[in-house]
Amino acid sequence: MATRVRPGSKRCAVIGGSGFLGRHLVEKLQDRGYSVSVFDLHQSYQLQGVTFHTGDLCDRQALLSALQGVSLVFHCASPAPASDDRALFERVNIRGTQTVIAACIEAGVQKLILTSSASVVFEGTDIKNGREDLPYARKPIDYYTATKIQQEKLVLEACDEQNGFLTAAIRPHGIFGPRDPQLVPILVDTARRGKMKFIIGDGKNLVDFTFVENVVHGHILAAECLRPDSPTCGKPYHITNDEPVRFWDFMSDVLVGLGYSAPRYHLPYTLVYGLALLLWLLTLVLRPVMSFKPTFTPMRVALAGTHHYYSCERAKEDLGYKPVVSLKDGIQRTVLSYPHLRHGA
Ligand SMILES: NC(=O)C1=CN([C@@H]2O[C@H](COP(=O)(O)OP(=O)(O)OC[C@H]3O[C@@H](n4cnc5c(N)ncnc54)[C@H](O)[C@@H]3O)[C@@H](O)[C@H]2O)C=CC1
Ligand SMILES: CC(C)CCC[C@@H](C)[C@H]1CC[C@H]2C3=C(CC[C@]12C)[C@@]1(C)CCC(=O)C[C@@H]1CC3
Repeated sequence: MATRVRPGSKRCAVIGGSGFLGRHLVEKLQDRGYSVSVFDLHQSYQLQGVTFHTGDLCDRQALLSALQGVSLVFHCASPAPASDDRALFERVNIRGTQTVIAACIEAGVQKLILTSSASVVFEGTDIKNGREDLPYARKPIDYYTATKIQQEKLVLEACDEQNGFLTAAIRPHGIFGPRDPQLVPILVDTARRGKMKFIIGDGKNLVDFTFVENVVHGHILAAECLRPDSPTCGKPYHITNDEPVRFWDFMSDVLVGLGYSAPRYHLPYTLVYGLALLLWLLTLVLRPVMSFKPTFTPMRVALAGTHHYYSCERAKEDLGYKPVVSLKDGIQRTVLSYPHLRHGA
């Protein structure tokens, strides 16, 4: 039964609030005077004033009790792309998101902001300054991305101005920053195993990497600009650092900052992509008898060897978005936050 939540209430919930982005979002929301609840599979930290609800977002009853009195929901939960588990992605990102939408409507939530991904339009070939009107990828690079596409469509189509349920989606790309469990740890692990010596392709491909605080800033602006009749209703927004950088320069800056050598030797893109594809097919065939996770998956090779950077014009125009931390400062703050990943540590 929908309990009408007071308009203008600053009670919000972050689904996936124990994760990397979610926790940064929770901290910033609290700084800005919101009263915050977290809903996640587990509680990974404690923060005074923040209420934690542990549960699976596919469980409508568990969600409903966490959403009582909440007017604004951020949905930034997803299985990690590296889990490579099709059934899990479909259960959580598609059916779970349907459950989130239904629970929000039932609980009287007024606004839902989804963390989508800029990769929903990426098919493994160059994208230069891509805008939000690019079509969704017909051949997404992996199951994770295929389900992020379905998830974004569900949330944007649920926007219903007449009944007072407003939605929007943020599409970040290559999020990095303190506590990131993915980009820097995978990079360092690859370097420690002596595999970060090679540049895939000519090394000139431009990519967006986005400091986590800029992603958080984009989410909060979208939530605050989302009102009936605003252009934000039912729209996706690219949020990046707005400073496309050579993929391999970014990797080198992080590696060198942590005391490792930068990659130097070039390998042809098609050769590495072909090998990664073969290896991936081999993992599928061998899955019943043994399991191993290759470092150079076709998805990572495609991301490392093509141009893919996105325009933030729509976010600038509709939300007044401007990155709050530059790429240079973001890299410096990130490197300093990982003393345990330094070379020799
Ligand atoms: N990290 C990146 O570079 C990018 C991430 N994204 C999106 O941003 C969002 C956040 O990603 P990260 O913070 O990097 O991931 P993360 O893995 O650090 O956080 C995800 C959180 O979701 C929770 N979760 C997963 N399944 C759940 C379930 N069934 N019920 C409740 N909670 C569940 C996890 O426990 C975790 O705390 C995700 O939606 C991801 O698709 C989009 C673009 C780039
Ligand atoms: C081994 C090296 C060739 C690459 C190491 C770095 C990669 C782990 C990361 C470089 C680009 C990142 C990225 C994502 C995950 C981590 C990287 C592959 C995402 C797939 C995360 C989820 C998304 O929605 C899109 C991201 C694109 C960039």
